[in-house]
Amino acid sequence: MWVLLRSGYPLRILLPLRGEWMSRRGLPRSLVPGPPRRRYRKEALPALDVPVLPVTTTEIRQYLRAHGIPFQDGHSCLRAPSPFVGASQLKDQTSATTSFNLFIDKTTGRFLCMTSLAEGSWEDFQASVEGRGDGAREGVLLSEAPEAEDSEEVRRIWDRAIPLWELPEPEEAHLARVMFGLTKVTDDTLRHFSVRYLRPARSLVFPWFSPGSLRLRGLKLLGAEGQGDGVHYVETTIPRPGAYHNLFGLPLITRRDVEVVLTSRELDSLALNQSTGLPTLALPRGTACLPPALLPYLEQFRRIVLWLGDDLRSWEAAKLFARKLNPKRCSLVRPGDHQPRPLEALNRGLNFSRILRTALPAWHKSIVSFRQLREEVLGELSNVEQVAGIRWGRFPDLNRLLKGHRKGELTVFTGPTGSGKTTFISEYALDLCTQGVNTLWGSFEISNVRLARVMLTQFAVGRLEDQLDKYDEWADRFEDLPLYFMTFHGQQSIRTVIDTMQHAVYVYDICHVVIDNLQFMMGHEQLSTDRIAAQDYIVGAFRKFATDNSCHVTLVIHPRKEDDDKELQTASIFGSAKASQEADNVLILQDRKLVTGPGKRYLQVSKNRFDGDIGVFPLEFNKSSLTFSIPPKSKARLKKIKDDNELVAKKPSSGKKGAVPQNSQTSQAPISSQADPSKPSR
Ligand SMILES: Nc1ncnc2c1ncn2[C@@H]1O[C@H](COP(=O)(O)OP(=O)(O)OP(=O)(O)O)[C@@H](O)[C@H]1O
Repeated sequence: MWVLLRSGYPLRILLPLRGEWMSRRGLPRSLVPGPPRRRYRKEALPALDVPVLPVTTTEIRQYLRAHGIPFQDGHSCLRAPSPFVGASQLKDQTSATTSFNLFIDKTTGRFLCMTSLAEGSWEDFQASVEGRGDGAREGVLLSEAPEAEDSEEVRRIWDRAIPLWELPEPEEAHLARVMFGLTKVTDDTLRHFSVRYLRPARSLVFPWFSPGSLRLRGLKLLGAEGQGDGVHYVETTIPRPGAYHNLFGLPLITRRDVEVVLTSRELDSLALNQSTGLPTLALPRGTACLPPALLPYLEQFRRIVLWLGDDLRSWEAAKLFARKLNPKRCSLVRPGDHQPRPLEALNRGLNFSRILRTALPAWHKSIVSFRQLREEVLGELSNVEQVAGIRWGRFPDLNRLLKGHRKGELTVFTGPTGSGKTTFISEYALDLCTQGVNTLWGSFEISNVRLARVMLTQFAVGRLEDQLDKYDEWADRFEDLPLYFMTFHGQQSIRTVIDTMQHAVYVYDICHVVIDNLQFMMGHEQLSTDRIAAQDYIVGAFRKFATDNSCHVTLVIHPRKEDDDKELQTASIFGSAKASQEADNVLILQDRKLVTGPGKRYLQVSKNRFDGDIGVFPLEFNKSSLTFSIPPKSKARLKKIKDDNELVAKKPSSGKKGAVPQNSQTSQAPISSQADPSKPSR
């Protein structure tokens, strides 16, 4: 287990939940396409008290030079001769493949030897070079085969699946093609990519072959369900998504290929390759993430075109992935009416060469003219819904006010001590995470185990204590969420926290960071002026991080000490006005138990930079599920604040008067008047 902890990043810092808390499945499996990877392992190090500093490319270069190791500068990796290749492997290989076959990630220092498949952290590499530890130079390679039950299942499914053209009933074959939009994809293309069909599950089966050996390593099943007029696709992978790292199409890439088109779906790769003959690869988890472990496999390409899909999310993902791949070699196909995803382009008979020719270079100069921005602005104007961000499933009132959760914003959240801030923010973040928002938690006050317990209870919407037999079922589903935790506890320096966040963005494509709470980065300054200056600095650092990384940061800040019977307002946030000025959104958990009895809370949106709508809505706490989502029958209503002295009650669907008492404080808050949005939230 320690290998996972050490190799990802300095121990204690980043820890996927599955590693820390529920390792029912044991060691994580291979992280890259190809044969089972081996982790370079030596004696486990004791936990470090001081986190190791992240390494920079300059330091890696200096180290290699100092130790006389030749290297080549690649796009996202440095390439060096591998110390992990045994004499026999050297003999078997040509010199071209064995020299410089060690790929060192320029951002993290992690290495992968393409010949022996040894991999490890930058510290592992240094230990090996310096001959430290238990015979480190020879390298003990830990072979990591897929779990036996997975291998068996993969084999069983694969053997039962048949090529589409071998289906006995022509009608069934036709229906399958229609369901998957494959009417124009030829048998030759399906054969070329070894795609099969599993009749009992009515699913396409995409294989994951190890490059070279063509050993079956895993599978992706794609099912199609009719939904109204459209079709809803359901993906299942073996192994589970966190360990499924198949760059679909990799065995078809040759050493001579210098260009590739990356797609987010296997079906798109089929369409693209058929129409253009170009090498193409599909990302294992679509637009959700680009794991750095895949980067060595993309090093050979001088040009990469990212054609990920037809919505704003795909466009944002393409821009983020290009940063990792090195924007200088990347071009992006911008979604648009005449540039849908490749499968649709094939079905509509569009000109692929034209679309690829007009792909935009990802490399941006520091200064741009409106001419370069006009298409982007048009994209935003014609996709208003998508620009508003991801909508909460559990908090429709929050959607009505904030419209959604957007990348690159800073949300400041406050509320009285013990009012349920952590509990609420946990559900608010979980809601987004279940919709595919890759989330990193920094819980400095309560332990990750306790936090995860709260979250799991909210996820299951009920007490798990009473249904322990269901624990594994829920835990398995929870484990598949893109959720990560920093392992910090207590006071931390802001530098270390930001470095960790930066690392997480690179490695896990994090787009939402929750920090609970800011007071844990303030050090031990005694004087109130020092504390305020420290807080301003920290808020500024988070603001910059959110903008630079296109990542949403939700920051919990304690309020100033105020009278218990007074409600909080924006100015009640601890420190100077900097926090509320820098924030895009300010949320306040109002605790009005004195008025309404225990358990009653209100959420107030007191700043909304996106469109200015502010207001307050009730939250009903459910003690068994630890959730705040409003029960459907609640009569309480959202109140929009129209102007400084007035609360505008939004009509509930029942048409009855709401139960929210007049909020004396909200009327004092500095608020702007906004029209009521006519659009209902989903
Ligand atoms: N509306 C509520 N009514 C009653 N109990 C609640 C409510 N909300 C949360 N709780 C419970 O109160 C306790 C404290 O909640 P939580 O830790 O979320 O508060 P907090 O505001 O984050 O605290 P702190 O100010 O210490 O950071 C938890 O046990 C939680 O289950």
